[in-house]
Amino acid sequence: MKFCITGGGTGGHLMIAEALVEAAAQEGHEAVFIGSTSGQDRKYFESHSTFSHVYFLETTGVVNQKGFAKLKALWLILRAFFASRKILKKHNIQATYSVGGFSAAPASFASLSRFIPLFIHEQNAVEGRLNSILKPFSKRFISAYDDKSPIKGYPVKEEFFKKQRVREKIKTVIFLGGSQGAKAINDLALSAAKELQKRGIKIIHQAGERDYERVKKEYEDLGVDVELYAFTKEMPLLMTKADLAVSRSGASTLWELCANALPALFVPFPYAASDHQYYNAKFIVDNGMGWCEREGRELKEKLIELLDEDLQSKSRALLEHSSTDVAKKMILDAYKAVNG
Ligand SMILES: CC(=O)N[C@H]1[C@@H](OP(=O)(O)OP(=O)(O)OC[C@H]2O[C@@H](n3ccc(=O)[nH]c3=O)[C@H](O)[C@@H]2O)O[C@H](CO)[C@@H](O)[C@@H]1O
Repeated sequence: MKFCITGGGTGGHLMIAEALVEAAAQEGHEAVFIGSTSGQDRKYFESHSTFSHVYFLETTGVVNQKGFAKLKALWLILRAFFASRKILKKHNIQATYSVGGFSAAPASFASLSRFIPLFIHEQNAVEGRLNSILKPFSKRFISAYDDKSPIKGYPVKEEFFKKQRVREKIKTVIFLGGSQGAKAINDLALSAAKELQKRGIKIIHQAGERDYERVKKEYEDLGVDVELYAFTKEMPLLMTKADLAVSRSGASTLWELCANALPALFVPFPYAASDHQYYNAKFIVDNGMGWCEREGRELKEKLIELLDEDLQSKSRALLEHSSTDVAKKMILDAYKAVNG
């Protein structure tokens, strides 16, 4: 079968596109990608990917634009809509999977205009603007936060499941700032470092490129040993070594922690669109799988308090909630929906 996978902008969206194309290829299907010249779409798929063809159309976000810029953004989307219609026809596409983000707009609308079934994956607990508009017209709307979603779980790389284990006692804490690093989490780690050292707890810390040198120097000044990274490619291994995480609640990181059964104290990025990082974390808290505290609260006190908490029940709840092969299930489901 021939799929079109569309959407992108940030790594969070593009990682889902990547998981889907790999699952499609494993099941013997072909997929083309339609993304945008803006955002990270090109960086991910232009030079190397499992897609048979990749297209980057000139589009920009519409939501935060005003006046002439908004008109221009709409005009670009309209142009890209017609270009997408041609691409869908040329490749004889039978189903389109949108992973959201503004770059999904042209191919999603083009699919609907050609009566090609549209499938949508939503990454966050708060629906993105485009996803909300398209939801009523979609064949499936997949969301890990929605009980009614026909497929449960989130497409997470296999390594995170392979290395999962139930946590009991805190011997190591990992601090995670998301792909960019987070100053609030770095400051929290530094403020708690001495106390953690006193209790014999090891620290792993991903500080982000921007703040790395400052954080490194402050640990040196404190005389605390730490396994420090700006950015790491060893996330599954590092998560496995840890017994508690302190983390931003971007969707990918949050579900990787879930797959790994590593309980976390989430400190959401306060400026995420519609505060979605808070609602992502709230889902975990409401299901008894972790903790969440807003930036600016007494974060250090909260963390110290957690060091004596029961990890096992949270870790087991995460384990029960995690589900494997989600991308494969999404592709199989789309195949069945189209072919009956
Ligand atoms: C600031 C913001 O709005 N971020 C959004 C963005 O997340 P963004 O893509 O920035 O963050 P995510 O947590 O979703 O993903 C980060 C990814 O980078 C990996 N990683 C990170 C650091 C590192 O050193 N090594 C490494 O491999 C993590 O394992 C994870 O897979 O899109 C997500 C999906 O729509 C949203 O949920 C996030 O809220």
